[in-house]
Amino acid sequence: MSSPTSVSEFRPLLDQSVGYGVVVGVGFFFAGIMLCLTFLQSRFSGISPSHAEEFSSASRNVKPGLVCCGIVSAWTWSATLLQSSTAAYTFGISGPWWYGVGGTIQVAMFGMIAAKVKMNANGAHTFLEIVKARFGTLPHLLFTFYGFLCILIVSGSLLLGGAATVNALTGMNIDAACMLIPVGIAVYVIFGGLRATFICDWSHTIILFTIIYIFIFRTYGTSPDIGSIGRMYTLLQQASAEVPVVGSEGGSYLTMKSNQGLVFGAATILSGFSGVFCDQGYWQRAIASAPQSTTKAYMFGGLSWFAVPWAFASCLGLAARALITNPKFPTYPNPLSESQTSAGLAAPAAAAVLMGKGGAVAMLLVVFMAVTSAASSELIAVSSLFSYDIYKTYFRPQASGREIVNVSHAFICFWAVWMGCWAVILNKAGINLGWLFYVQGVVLSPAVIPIALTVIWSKLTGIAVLAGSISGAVLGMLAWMIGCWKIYGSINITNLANPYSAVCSGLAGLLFSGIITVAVTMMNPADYDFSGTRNIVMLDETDSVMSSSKQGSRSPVVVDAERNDEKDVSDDVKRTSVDADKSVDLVYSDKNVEMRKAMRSVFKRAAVYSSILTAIVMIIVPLPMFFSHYIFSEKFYAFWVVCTILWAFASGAFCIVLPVWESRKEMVLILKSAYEHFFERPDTPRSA
Ligand SMILES: NC(N)=O
Repeated sequence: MSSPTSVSEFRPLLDQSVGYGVVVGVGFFFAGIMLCLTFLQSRFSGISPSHAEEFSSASRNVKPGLVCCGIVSAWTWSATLLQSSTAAYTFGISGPWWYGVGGTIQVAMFGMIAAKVKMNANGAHTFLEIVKARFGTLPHLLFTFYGFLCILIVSGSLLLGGAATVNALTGMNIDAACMLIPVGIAVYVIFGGLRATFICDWSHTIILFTIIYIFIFRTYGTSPDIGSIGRMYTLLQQASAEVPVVGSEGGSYLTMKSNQGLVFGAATILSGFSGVFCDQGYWQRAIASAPQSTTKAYMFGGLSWFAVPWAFASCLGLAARALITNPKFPTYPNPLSESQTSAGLAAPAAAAVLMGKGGAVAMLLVVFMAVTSAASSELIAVSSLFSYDIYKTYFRPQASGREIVNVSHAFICFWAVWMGCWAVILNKAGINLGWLFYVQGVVLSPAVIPIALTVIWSKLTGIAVLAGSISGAVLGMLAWMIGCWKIYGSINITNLANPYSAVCSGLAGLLFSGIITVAVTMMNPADYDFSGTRNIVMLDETDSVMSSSKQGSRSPVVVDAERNDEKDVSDDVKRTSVDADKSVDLVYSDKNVEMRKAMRSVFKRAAVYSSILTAIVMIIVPLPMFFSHYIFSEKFYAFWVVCTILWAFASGAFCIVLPVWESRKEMVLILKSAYEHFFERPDTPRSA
């Protein structure tokens, strides 16, 4: 790796006003669109986010295409674009691959959890409710801590990545960007609830993939600075000769035999497990899905998301490395400094060289979209944790659905301000995107296995969950400090977030927590039948959109259109009482038992598919290339790039087209009702 002696400032290509325009203007533009859509939906479909179930769970009937799109969008953080490009810039083609692996397999595996959630806790709003129902207060408090910690880390990482990019490209003040970015997001999340974040995810995904395609075409097609796959290959060979990669075969950027790449892969996989399993956002999407399609959505979501870091960083991250000696490079004649690299500025630098101001604007937009959709998911997630797991659980057990929605709104406002302040604090402390990326796996991995087993394993005990998580955390911390000291010579802020330190800790935390949880359980196993978790009640059944008693007041057109979906959900759990503070008798219909049987086979399918996917992307493709020390020939590099492009096109088409196709009836009906309402005179006879 290069060790530059002199550092140049990253020259902003755009005016500060563009930065403010994007952060405030685009933020509020999207907020406005979401408000209109939410109004149309509430007015003409009867689905209103003022109902607690709709606000936090989208009435549990979201279709797989939209859930898949939501997963891609929520899992596309600023780090997905920036950190993956940093990896490509630093150690070559293995970086984007390992970044993709480190996010895809967890999402696919979460499909198993999603099936179990539908089977064993279909009334839950948060994963913490499941923990509370099964193990009581102490484990609930412990995982509440982990749940908030995860969202805190993700919020900081999103804003730091976004703000650093806006600052580099426009010169906008980083603190101002940190504080302003969440404002517009909070507005539409408050008004639209979880369903608005799904709709927003879809529109953001269109922009995300469109901009990825633009960068791909420019880089490999029309750019005078690169313009073809062959030219990129030549530039990367030159870069390998001038600034060889430490630990790579022949110092090359064009090989999977990269020790740094492999360790980065391990750190990313660990970080990815904690980022998915401890984040309420993913549980919330599992809860929001229609039961039969939840696992499908996670499988397709994982596969589609893989294209984002792989294609984007293979293009822009490597382009940044290829273009370092180009006079248009923003830090020319120097490469990016270590702190600029760690802040994720490789991709913005490449965009600036390849497309000038247009590239800078495109980069700004794509990062802003990533931050917005992921942050909206985090806001709705954190508000659910607060309202259901703190407010309702410990302060107001009899809180009504309306009250829960109000508390959620207030907490979203609070968190939007707090996440801005938190990012400013981190920035002032010298902590950046790269640091948070590595430390995420360190602090959260001890919770991953105990949380996953809570919905899967009937023998698990509360004491095992506590023992596993706490001792895993202690051993993980010890491994972090010892590993950092032994490998890097001293313990300091920088060394603690170096990849080897992060892997020592993340691996120790994950494995020890798992081993101890299983061992303690086996000493005195439980035989839990999940009746407690199945009895978790939905709120506001009386005014829920799923309540059959209320359907008469809803727009008949959408009730018709949704009838098929509601079959899955409303037959699922029928309650004899709606009062949340009383015990609730559940009447399990035959259909319910059948549904659980079906979900059992869905779980098994998810286990098989995710294992096959993991074997392919983690072992079968990369490891033979690693162990054979293969350096890509020009032909093989061209094949590799074409694969990234095809995968990106397939994912984009899937995420953009499928949600529209599967909701076509509802959209036509809402538009028809809106047309009749606004443009037909009151005495005009309504069509049947
Ligand atoms: N979402 C991630 N890991 O980029």
